Amino acid sequence: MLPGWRHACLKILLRSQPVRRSTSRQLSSTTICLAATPKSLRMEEFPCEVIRNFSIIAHIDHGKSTLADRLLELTGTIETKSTGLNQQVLDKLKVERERGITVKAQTASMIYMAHGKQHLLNLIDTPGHVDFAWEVSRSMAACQGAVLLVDASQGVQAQSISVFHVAKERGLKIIPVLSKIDLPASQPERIAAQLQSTFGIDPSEILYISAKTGKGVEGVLQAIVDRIPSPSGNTHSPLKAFMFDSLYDRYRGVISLVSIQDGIIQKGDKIASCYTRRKYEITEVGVMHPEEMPTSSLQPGQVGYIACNMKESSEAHIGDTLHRVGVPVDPMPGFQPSKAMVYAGVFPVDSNDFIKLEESIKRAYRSVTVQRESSTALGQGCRLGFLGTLHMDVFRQRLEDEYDASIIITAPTVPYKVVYKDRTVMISNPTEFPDTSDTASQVKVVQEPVVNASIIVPEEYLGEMMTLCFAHRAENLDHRYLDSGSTSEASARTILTCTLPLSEIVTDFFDQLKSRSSGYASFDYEDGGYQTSDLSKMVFLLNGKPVDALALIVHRSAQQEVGRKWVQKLHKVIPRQLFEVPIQAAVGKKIIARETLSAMRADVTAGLYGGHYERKLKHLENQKESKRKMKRIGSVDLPQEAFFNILSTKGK
Ligand SMILES: Nc1nc2c(ncn2[C@@H]2O[C@H](COP(=O)(O)OP(=O)(O)OP(=O)(O)O)[C@@H](O)[C@H]2O)c(=O)[nH]1
Repeated sequence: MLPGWRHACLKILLRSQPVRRSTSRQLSSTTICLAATPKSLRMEEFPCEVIRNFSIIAHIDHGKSTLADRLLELTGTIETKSTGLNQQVLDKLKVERERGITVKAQTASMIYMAHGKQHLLNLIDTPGHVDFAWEVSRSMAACQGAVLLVDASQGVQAQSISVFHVAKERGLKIIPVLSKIDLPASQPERIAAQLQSTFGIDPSEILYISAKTGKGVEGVLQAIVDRIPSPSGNTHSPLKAFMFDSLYDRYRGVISLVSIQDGIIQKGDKIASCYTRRKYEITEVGVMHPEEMPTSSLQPGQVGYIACNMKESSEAHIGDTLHRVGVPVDPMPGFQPSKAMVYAGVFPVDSNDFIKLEESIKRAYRSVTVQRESSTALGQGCRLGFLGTLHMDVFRQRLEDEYDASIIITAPTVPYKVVYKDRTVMISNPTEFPDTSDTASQVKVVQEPVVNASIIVPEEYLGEMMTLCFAHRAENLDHRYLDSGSTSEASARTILTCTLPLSEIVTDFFDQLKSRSSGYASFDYEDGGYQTSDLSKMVFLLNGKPVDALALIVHRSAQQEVGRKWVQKLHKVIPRQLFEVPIQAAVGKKIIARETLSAMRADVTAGLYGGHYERKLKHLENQKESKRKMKRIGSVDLPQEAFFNILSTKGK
């Protein structure tokens, strides 16, 4: 569940931004001037006609957060000096700042004077990474328009296309904006032509800006007011509020972000959830400015927060509709809950830390799904579900930053569907995967999740990308040209589409994509459902005994390679024992690969000085015999560091 990002991020909230009290600037446009930002807002002064709810959508790093900061500054919502250039107010999480990516969408309301009227502009910032596509689509549900930002030096990228389509499907008015025009490498005309050929955008609608220098940014505010339709809603209709996000506050419980469709909501109101049917009393309403600013009410078309006595994040269902108690309304078309796509086990290095680890994961990281897991090798741990690999990496980094005990996160796996004669079982832990070669197992087929992937890359890397995709079991490969690459410096760019098993992209696919395209490729994917696949469980045997924590699910075509690679890896990390240890990879009863760890040989004749040769021989014979016995009964001592080396995703 996603609300957790917010929950923990409250701890790391940026310092509160002083509100600019009176700002008035002379702008080049005669019809527009900036409004003073008041101490508090009288929400009834903002009927639907003066409200604009919008998102900024773009490929990762194309400058959304920087533009958002400039908009907040220009409208006097935050002070220019206090943020400084390039400091991103809406990227609140520490990891977001460190990695320069937006993980959690944030909302901010701005006041802007246009055509002689104060307008209320509600910006909903969206994450740019493919893992968080669900958040993008959810944020858009509260908007009537979107600013489609495309970097004028890089052009249309994979996520520019996917977010454009989500916005189009939702019927949002799109304002095309080319950013970073200050960069010497920018090619605004060429990229404008690309927008026209890729999206059918009229070039006369495109705005050209530099969020860094501020050039053209006022034009974006003006276009938001002029082009995005205002929301609709009726003050006198029964209350209908759409919950599009939630965050957790240690003192007040769950804070829900809502867009008011109809009616008015204020402190003291008794509301109910269409989804859970639970009832609550509103204790506070307000707008994000960008910090919470209490208001007396929220009116139709407005976007803001409500605090009620909601205790647990699990009570807040994104996509839920809230209504007044006793006055039910038809719920808005809801959302599918976010789906975990990647699973991994998390174990404390010191098994005494388990309870502490589990508690801190459950309390602070609600965006991951958590189940208990125990392993004979690693002890008690948790099996966690993530939205994708970036989500998993961000989680790992946060857990390491905020939780001081050492942990190990195992290699990621995806959820498989095992179809038996009479039932279907979802499996996200390889140890639970049945032996498909055993006819008694009654397994009919195994299915794995696949994604519809698209890669945008300059023409010269197309061959390399195709090789990469084929090596990852791609099917339905196709490509077409995005533009003609008319200028001498820029080659034509192509879009490559294919179906890929999700399991193939959760490991090192991104890294390879970047390195094999010298960083030029951009990648995006969407859920492609499930597909029948020839998969089996591979187990590793040490001295004939299986090691549960090392089980893997492998496609038949990769069995030999994976088996060999892993036994070699194990051979390197397992310390030698007093007896010889066979290390084997097996699928069903068949041994796929084998290495032998030779025995450590103690010199049993060392203490014998002189004496008869036969005496030495007898000692050696005795040693051989005791090793044979030891091997029969001996279990291999596998130190935890060996597991760390093998299982750690970093080491993959
Ligand atoms: N030269 C130049 N750099 C810019 C401009 N806008 C943003 N940048 C830089 O581009 C980088 C990415 O900008 P962000 O605003 O973080 O991009 P984003 O789209 O919010 O990225 P995500 O949050 O990861 O999706 C930063 O280093 C910015 O300083 C611009 O107009 N000109």
